[in-house]
Amino acid sequence: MGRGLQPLPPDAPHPRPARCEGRRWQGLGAHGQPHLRPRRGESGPGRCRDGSHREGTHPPQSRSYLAMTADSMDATVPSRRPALGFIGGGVMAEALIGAVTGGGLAAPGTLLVGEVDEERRRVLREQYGVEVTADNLAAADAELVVLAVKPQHLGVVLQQLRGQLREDTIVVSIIAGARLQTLCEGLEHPLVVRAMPNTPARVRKAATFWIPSAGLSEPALVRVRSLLGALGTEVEVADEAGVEMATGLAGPMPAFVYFLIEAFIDAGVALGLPRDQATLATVESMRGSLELLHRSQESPAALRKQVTSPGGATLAGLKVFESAGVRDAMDAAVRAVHARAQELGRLPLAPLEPGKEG
Ligand SMILES: NC(=O)C1=CN([C@@H]2O[C@H](COP(=O)(O)OP(=O)(O)OC[C@H]3O[C@@H](n4cnc5c(N)ncnc54)[C@H](OP(=O)(O)O)[C@@H]3O)[C@@H](O)[C@H]2O)C=CC1
Ligand SMILES: O=C(O)[C@@H]1CCC=N1
Repeated sequence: MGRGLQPLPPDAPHPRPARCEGRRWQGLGAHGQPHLRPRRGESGPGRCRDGSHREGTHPPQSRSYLAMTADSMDATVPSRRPALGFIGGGVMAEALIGAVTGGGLAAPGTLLVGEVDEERRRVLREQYGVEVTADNLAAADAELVVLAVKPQHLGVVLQQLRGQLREDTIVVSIIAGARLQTLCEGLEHPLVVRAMPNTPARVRKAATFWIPSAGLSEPALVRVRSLLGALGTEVEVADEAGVEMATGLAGPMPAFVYFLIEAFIDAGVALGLPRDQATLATVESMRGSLELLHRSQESPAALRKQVTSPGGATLAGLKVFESAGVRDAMDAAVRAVHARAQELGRLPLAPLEPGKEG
């Protein structure tokens, strides 16, 4: 069996999971099997695509897939190839590492994190027990490699990794704005996924939108779904614009929500509530409202109307939002994130001078 992974029993019944639910880890690949680096060009590489033809449906978990997973995990020959590598060990990498290792889905020792900052390497090693390195090429030797540097550092990383990846390595980029074509061409590698998760991955409640390049085989897609499903809910979209739109909405949503929470707490304090009570009133009411929305079949608008008695108190507050143009401001904020992410995706890929990151 693989190193610390939890394969499904080969003959267990497997109801097809709902399309967007988090999935049980299915393993990242052939852990434990000896790996010889295939010569480039030995098997036909896929091609980068502009992202238009793959339908966003999950294939049924067929018997043949399960057999493939079980076979690959039953191998007993130890290997030093990491199952999962990270290029960049910051906020998002940490969220992914926590999600993957925290649920016991992958042994920390199967992860290798490439990170420039020595202090970050120390923190990740001590808190998660993962292997760390300053050598990105070592981390990029993993079966599945997550690119988790800021967009401003993508150029350096592409320079380092170009033409260096094993032929079967799957690359998952979570870098805002970085297009599949840029990644495939920059890495000279066809097996690339573009994904946009968010920080609730830390508690396995992320909403991740993703799209693969055309080069990925079905078994490779299964591995990607397993990884992204371990973060929370994952949605494979039909074209790359879907990931870009999700970058405007889902990516920043935690920041938008915390901004609202901060403002409502301050409003409660301004009314005269002690800060702890204002915090509780805001956070527990938000949590309860989301839970109600989640469990009921009713729309947000219907649930809002149930609170808003005609001529009552809530209406007075909502009128303030409408007259202040809050809806328009939210629309503009989402558009601004979307536009900025695309701008980041057009940054020159050469290393930038310090202070010129914009
Ligand atoms: N934060 C979020 O909510 C989300 C972020 N993203 C995307 O995820 C990516 C990472 O974001 P985030 O985790 O917030 O950023 P962080 O800055 O926290 O993490 C990036 C890490 O990579 C390190 N790093 C920089 N250059 C290199 C290099 N050449 N090799 C290895 N490591 C390097 C950085 O070190 P140093 O700090 O010393 O530069 C830093 O520790 C971004 O592209 C972002 O667009 C996607 C979804 C949500
Ligand atoms: O602010 C950023 O650039 C990233 C993208 C989505 C969330 N954070």
